Amino acid sequence: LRKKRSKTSLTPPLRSPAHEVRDEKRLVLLSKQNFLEKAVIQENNQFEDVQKTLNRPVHLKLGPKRVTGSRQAGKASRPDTLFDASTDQIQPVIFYWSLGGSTEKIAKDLAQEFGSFRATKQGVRPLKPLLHDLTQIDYDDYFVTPPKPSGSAATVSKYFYLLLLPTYNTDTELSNFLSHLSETHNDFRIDSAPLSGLSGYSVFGFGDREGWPTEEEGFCSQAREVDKWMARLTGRKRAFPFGTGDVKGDLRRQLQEWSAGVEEVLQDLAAGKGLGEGVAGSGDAVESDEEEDLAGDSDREYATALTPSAKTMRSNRTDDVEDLGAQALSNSSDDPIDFTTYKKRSSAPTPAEAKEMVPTTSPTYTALTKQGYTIVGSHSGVKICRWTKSALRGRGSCYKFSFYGIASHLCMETTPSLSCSNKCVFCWRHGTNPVGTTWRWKIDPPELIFNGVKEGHYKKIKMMRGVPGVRAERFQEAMKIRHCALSLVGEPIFYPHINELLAMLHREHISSFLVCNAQHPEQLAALGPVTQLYVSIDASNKESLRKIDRPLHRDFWERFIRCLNILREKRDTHRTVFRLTLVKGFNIDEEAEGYAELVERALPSFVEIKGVTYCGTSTSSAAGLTMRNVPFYEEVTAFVAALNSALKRRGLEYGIAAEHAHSCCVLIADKKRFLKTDGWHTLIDYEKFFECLESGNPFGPGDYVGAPTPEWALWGRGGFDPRDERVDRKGKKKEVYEVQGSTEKVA
Ligand SMILES: Cc1cc2nc3c(=O)[nH]c(=O)nc-3n(C[C@H](O)[C@H](O)[C@H](O)COP(=O)(O)O)c2cc1C
Ligand code: SF4
Repeated sequence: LRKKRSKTSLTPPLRSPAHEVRDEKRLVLLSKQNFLEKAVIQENNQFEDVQKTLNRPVHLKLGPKRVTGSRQAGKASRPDTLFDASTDQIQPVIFYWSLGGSTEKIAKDLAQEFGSFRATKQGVRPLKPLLHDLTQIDYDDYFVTPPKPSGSAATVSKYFYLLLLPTYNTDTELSNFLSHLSETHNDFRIDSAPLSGLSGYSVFGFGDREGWPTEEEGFCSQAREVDKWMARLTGRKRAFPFGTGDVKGDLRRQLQEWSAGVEEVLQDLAAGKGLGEGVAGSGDAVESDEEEDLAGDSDREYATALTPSAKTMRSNRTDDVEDLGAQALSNSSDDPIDFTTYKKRSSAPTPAEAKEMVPTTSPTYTALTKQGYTIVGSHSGVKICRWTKSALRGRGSCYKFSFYGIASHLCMETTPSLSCSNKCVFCWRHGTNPVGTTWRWKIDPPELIFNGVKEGHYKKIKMMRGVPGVRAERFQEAMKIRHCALSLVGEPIFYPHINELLAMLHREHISSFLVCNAQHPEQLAALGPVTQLYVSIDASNKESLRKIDRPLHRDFWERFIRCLNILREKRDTHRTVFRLTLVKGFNIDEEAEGYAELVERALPSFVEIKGVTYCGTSTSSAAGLTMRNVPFYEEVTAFVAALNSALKRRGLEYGIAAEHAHSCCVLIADKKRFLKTDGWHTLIDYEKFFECLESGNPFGPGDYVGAPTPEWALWGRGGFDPRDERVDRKGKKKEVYEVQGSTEKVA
């Protein structure tokens, strides 16, 4: 039956579906027998084929055939785009469109520039780019399916699209191009991601901020649209963030940064490194604020993911006496337990005996990595906070930008100790993090931690490059860490080599904000230089502190007071901060006087007051914490006013300096040091800090006071940087998630 045969008239001609129906009706009218006979006469050896044809089901419905269909979500095919660096090559294709000619010139220059790619270490480089004017090509050749990979059997070229586009708010060819992209995506006959065979794409838009100052007013709007359609058509292959340039402003610099980033990606692809993991949802068809939830709110992921894993952990983890004790503590009683009193050790453990704090096989490790932490070594962690992601997308930095000039996309949040000696009711991580009163684990060297956390941080930043809205220039800037928040989870001061770790950060001119829980006076006393030193002040009296922090140390109050005394001793060498986290029903009512007394004792440079964030974990619920314990911003400001008056009554020269209403946070500052004739100076001069440090001479907080606090951050002005875009989260309780990245007691 398989032998060569001639074509028979039984093969229906390729015509429209309507014709097909008519043919079938005609066939029915023929006698099956007659037809078979004819066929047998025509070609005997096709007997079986013919019979099959005749027996196939026939549509009896009269009238034209209706073709119906709908796209099935998530069914976009993913052609094999595996890249074998030993045989395959990357072929960049630059598409441009230009009316006035400026984009055309830039596209040609870029093609020249990319023509001389540097070879990678392995000696591979992308091919010389092809250049196409969108008006000169047939869209179907490039934007319905990618061109077939060219080259011989031995080498295959994989395409990478670069699109350089201006925007015109009038009807132009560009509008047709946009319609083409949208129609291709919405045509159910075509796979919704027909360009997923590309190795990647990136778009750069040219616009004029003089006429169209903001995104909302149309700055680069058409290029932005193209970027979104390409994300859908390629099935999340945005290889580098969408870039924009203002033709009457910073065009050169922006373009240069974008092309440098694109070149790097092309080199990576050519070397077979691929586009990296990417964040779930990056470049996804869901191009709306929902996407922020997909890509952005790690803190919420954390809160929701916590419950089951915490449960698993509790049921599984029976090897740790202190944890068992802590469970008893959190389950039944509020009484603090000092495990050191019965956990007898004849001698200090030798390194060989010491366990790993978070072994890779432990449920804690699984729970933390699931929540987005990168565990470094055996006791350190790094994670990018929601504000870092927000700043990358131009949606605002955390309050530390308003108060101290820290841009969140330049900030790394990490901890060298995932373990802590408290079980604070509002801590949204416990249930997963280990607890202990003494360091009894294997100690990782500071170099390992330093290199590991940087690597983990950069990897996470790189994962953001395909996320819609990420600004190219911020993405580039983020590839150099400038600040480090030693907080995240656990107690950083617990790590025995904390001073060495701090020195490593400073050597690379990374500033340090270290947060401790006022339970480790010896370590606090021995602490070396830090750009800003925080102590969490979660209550103003012993009883309240016991209830809220649920400390493991029996002598927690004495430790707390000793830490405050040490802080006072350090006030001339360190820029010190009290961190107050207000929990309604726990530590606000009637406590302003008590806090004022603590301020008088330690005389910190600043007092930061924040409303707690409710994270909805089982542990916080067990501690009796509900949404009702989250104060409204008005309640926070009322407390701040009360505390300010209490400080005044004591003759202490403090004043309310700044606020970040977005994160429910207010800053009280020492007037003598930070209020100058031209107003508040709460910002930090980071370069000056490093100069002081490197001089080897003693220095104090007065030596690196920065520029005046920006107008918009001052008390009464709200504190949101007007250059950033405020995002409205429709229908969601505004403060709950928005403050999470920075509300944590230790951030
Ligand atoms: C009629 C007209 C409409 C424009 N509309 C927009 C606009 O909506 N948004 C924008 O960002 N730029 C707009 N621009 C600025 C152009 O995008 C910008 O000048 C671009 O560089 C022109 O590129 P070309 O010379 O390659 O055509 C407009 C310019 C003109 C002349
Ligand atoms: S919330 Fe903390 S980690 Fe995040 S940007 Fe602000 S300071 Fe850095």
